[in-house]
Amino acid sequence: MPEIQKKSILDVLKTIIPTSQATNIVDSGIVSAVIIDSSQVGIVLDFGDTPPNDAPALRALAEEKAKTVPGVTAVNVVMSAIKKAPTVTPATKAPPTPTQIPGVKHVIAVASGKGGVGKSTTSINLALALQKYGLKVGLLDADIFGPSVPMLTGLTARPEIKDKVIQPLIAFDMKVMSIGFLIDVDQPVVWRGPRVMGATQQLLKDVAWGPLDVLVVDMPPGTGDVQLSMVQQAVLSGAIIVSTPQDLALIDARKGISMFQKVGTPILGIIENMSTYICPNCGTESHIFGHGGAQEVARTIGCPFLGAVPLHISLRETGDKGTPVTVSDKESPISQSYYKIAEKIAGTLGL
Ligand SMILES: Nc1ncnc2c1ncn2[C@@H]1O[C@H](COP(=O)(O)OP(=O)(O)OP(=O)(O)O)[C@@H](O)[C@H]1O
Repeated sequence: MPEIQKKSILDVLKTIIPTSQATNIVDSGIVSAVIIDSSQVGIVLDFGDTPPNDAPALRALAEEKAKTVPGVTAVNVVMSAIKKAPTVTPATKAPPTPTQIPGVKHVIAVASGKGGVGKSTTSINLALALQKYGLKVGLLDADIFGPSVPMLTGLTARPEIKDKVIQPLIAFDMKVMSIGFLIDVDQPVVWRGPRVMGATQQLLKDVAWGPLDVLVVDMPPGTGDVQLSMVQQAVLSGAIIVSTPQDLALIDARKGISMFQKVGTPILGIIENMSTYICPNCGTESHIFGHGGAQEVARTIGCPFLGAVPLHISLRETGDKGTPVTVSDKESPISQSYYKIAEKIAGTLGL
């Protein structure tokens, strides 16, 4: 089998030019990493703070092109995007007073400093893993700038409103709510200030959530005012930080942790996502994005390390199809890694 050269991969990727740009995805810096492991190729596309509309098409094209290089047997393309939330001008100077959500015992926020690290994938699988232990769980997609839960659940229906209360949709026997069920997901959300606050408040407080043991909140990426005000609206039992092993993501993860610490929210722990690459063909493990960085951050700041989730194509495929891995392949090692993390969280919450 011919040895695959990084240059050969970059050459085919150079033929891809986004519709919004004159430069190809390599020269414009969108291709932020190419990792070759024997005949497997991993590609990271970083779209910066404004992912173009054709980002998913570019990912598919990158996968297609890389597969044409002789010797390549599998390609995994991961998109990473830092979606900077707009700066918020608070409606009032005083921060909102956190309140309990009626009928909900625990609210936990799943956050990341950097976008695209797998926060939504982690949120849904974690919620489903908690449900496996017999808990009543809900999932709130609070990422109002890029809601993922409609795709991750395959749901497109509009929620009903009864007596001015929004009825959550049901996916996999779990209550789910997302701004994506209320607006057209293809249209970018350009809300500012008070409107953002209003939307997040509505998703937390005007939805018939109860009775629930745990409400898992998939937070918007980043550590700006929007995120801060969100965590100030509801009483949180704790926050979980998701990070990939790369240094850049870990630096942002630290920012996320300090944001929660600032408002006194306990850090339930850190999860390292895309930790070990498991070859879909032979099952061989390799650490293409590094390994153990999140564990080290957890050790240095003295918070629990909850576990690692491997980089595996099935996580992306099942997510894209609306059948998360903890539903479609309950006994797989990847699902097991979520169950172990869920067990630790349930233990910490005393459930
Ligand atoms: N462990 C993994 N292995 C392979 N692919 C993964 C893994 N985790 C997430 N992905 C894929 O990476 C992409 C980004 O994941 P996801 O949408 O969960 O991230 P996010 O942090 O919520 O992103 P955003 O900042 O856009 O909200 C998705 O295509 C997802 O399927």
